Amino acid sequence: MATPGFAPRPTKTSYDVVIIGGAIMGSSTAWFLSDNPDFTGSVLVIERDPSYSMCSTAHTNSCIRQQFSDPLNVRISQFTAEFIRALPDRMRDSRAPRLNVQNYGYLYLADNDGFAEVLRENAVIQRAEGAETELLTRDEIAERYPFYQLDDIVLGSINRKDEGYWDGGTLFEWFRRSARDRGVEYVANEVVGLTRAGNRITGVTLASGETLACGHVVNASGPRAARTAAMAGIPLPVEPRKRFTWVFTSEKPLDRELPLTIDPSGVHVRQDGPTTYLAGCPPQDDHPVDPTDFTMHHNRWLDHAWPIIATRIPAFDSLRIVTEWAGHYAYNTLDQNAILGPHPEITNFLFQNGFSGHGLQQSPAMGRGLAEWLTYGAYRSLDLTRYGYDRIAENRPMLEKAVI
Ligand SMILES: NCCCC(=O)O
Repeated sequence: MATPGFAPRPTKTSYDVVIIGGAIMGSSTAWFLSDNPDFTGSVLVIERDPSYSMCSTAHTNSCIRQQFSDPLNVRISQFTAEFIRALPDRMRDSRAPRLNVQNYGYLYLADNDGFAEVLRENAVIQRAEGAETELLTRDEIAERYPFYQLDDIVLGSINRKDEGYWDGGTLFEWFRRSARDRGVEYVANEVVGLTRAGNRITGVTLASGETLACGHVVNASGPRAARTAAMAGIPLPVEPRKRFTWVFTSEKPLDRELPLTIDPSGVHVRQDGPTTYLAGCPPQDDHPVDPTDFTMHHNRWLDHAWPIIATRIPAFDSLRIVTEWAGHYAYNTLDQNAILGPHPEITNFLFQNGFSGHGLQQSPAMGRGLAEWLTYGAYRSLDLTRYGYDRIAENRPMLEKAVI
């Protein structure tokens, strides 16, 4: 399916919906709007970086899990798994591939009774939603995965149903291509100003000089979301936070698939290819960074991540880095959960922000939800009201205990 590049300028001066940010979140909302026969409006997506080299979507670890502490987050990931399996039907296009989850599971390791209790509580919540979470003693982990060193571990938690790796990049391609095929307009431009008249956003000003009239504006600006919100005079506690990823091969590949293992240190490592593995962790000082700063901290691998991984999995004492990168979380400093839906007063300004590292796996449900709200003025499939901005304004966290 060949699609042309993005034009720099929009074809019209007024749109029903203007989406600021054309990575996976903005593209999901655009696609679900384009897929709904009840929505008959015009949609413009404005993407400042059509190469997508700087967006969070391009730096993802592309994982999906049901091991969350909030039942709504569990249900959202379940929808993603259903959606990607049925992608050709959903896209109504036989060229779209079925995307299965590579179900090696996430294995959370607890090295103290407090965290073990959190895992037990989370397992109850997840199972109530249909997840197949299993709690494993140290001996049970050792029996299934003899390659771990587990002296300090008191409990593990794993789920192998719709949990592991999935191909988020392909879903992104299809959201974008299919939305464009159905008439959504994408432009390579940047929003530099929003005009507010009372409790409405009335204009969107582009770097190229035009000001467009708009019915609704969706902030899907990823790690730059606070800058976009500030143009409307809205404070938003979302900041770019760096996250490192390393892909490596081992001299001694494991004899079975490695789950996405969350070490108690916070370092995670998983199977990537047949004999390659992927690890990740935050910087030593986890603070906001400039959205153009993608520099690696090489000592973080040598002095931190690798020693931890090689202690947990002794076979990884001899390995070779294949590639590495730094990406950005759109980090919600209040509660590391999504901020979604209309601003309580400026109701034509919608948030799709703050996903804090689990956005890719939430993109289908979040796009569907916003498209429903834009079409009907309410969520229909899954009530996403709890992600609303009210809790931000009231400083009332929606705590998700399982953030990686
Ligand atoms: N960003 C890597 C972790 C993905 C997750 O939160 O499941």
